[in-house]
Amino acid sequence: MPIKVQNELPARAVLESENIFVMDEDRALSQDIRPLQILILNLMPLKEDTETQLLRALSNTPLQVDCTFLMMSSHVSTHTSASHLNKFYVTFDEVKRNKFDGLIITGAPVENMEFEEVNYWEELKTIMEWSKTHVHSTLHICWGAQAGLYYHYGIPKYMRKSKLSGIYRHRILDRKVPLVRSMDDYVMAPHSRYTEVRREDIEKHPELQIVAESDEAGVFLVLNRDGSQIFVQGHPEYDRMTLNNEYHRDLKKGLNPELPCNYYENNDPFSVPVLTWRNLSNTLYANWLNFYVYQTTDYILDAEE
Ligand SMILES: CC(=O)SCCNC(=O)CCNC(=O)[C@H](O)C(C)(C)COP(=O)(O)OP(=O)(O)OC[C@H]1O[C@@H](n2cnc3c(N)ncnc32)[C@H](O)[C@@H]1OP(=O)(O)O
Ligand SMILES: N[C@@H](CCO)C(=O)O
Repeated sequence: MPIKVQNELPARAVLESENIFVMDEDRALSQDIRPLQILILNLMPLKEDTETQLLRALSNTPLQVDCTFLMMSSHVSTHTSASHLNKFYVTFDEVKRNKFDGLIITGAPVENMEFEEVNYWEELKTIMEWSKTHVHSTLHICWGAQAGLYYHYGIPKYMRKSKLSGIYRHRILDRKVPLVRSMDDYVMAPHSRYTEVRREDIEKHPELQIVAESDEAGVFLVLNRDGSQIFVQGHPEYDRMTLNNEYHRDLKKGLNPELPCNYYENNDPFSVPVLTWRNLSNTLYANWLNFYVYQTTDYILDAEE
């Protein structure tokens, strides 16, 4: 959150040069405050787990965040009950005339298909197009990030030789960018995927900037120049046990999965995994909400007639 200080206080210049967010008196006096409207397009099959994970990540600021869950009307969920969806979710038709401060598009276990084979691809394209005029900043997670980079920029995804699974170390490439403000030089984050997007394809788009990457896991955080689109290749929101559940699920299926990297103490898959990424997750979501949503969104969100 911003620190408010007198305009002439010498510490202000020092903090600003360190990229700490300082708000001057004039801005503090004129800033209007209201709850943020965040729409969450939940494409994950275990929707209730993802709801908890995302709400946890969004709850770590003093801001009021009003969350609406969105589902696809072109897809019938088999792992989440219709009664849950009917009670807690809306369809795009119900919200398309509204504007939102933020939109989150989650991951989905459809990365081994072509985008066009995903049964809700046309509806997702409509939502991604709509987001350009109705959402102040959209944060895309994992497959959602691959889908967004493909739809908006034509950037392809590639199959990896083997599944990437574990907690990987990433370098922050430009600490002046508000998305990574106050993070350490290296941050740990979970990945769990068979596919990747590549630096060389992203670099063909000068409007995109990579702000964190990893030797093993590749590109991690990408955003466009005005911060209206943020792409997170990984799952900072995952719980302590999520990778464990995926690993044991695949083991039971006879898929012979590799142990998630840097995850279990002494690589013992029956130990309780060590949580090493919660701090990164909290900082990432707090930075998104603060710098890309709250500080820059309009006070009045006009709905269409
Ligand atoms: C790259 C990333 O974004 S990673 C994020 C994905 N991670 C996860 O989903 C982790 C949790 N998921 C899981 O553990 C497993 O997917 C399970 C246990 C829920 C289901 O596994 P299975 O029964 O083997 O897979 P199944 O064939 O039923 O498909 C699972 C999901 O894939 C998606 N899916 C599969 N085929 C399609 C398709 N043609 N079009 C759209 N979605 C599809 C659906 O979301 C489906 O779940 P849903 O019907 O409840 O929405
Ligand atoms: N995170 C996913 C990868 C599949 O897209 C899983 O292991 O379920």
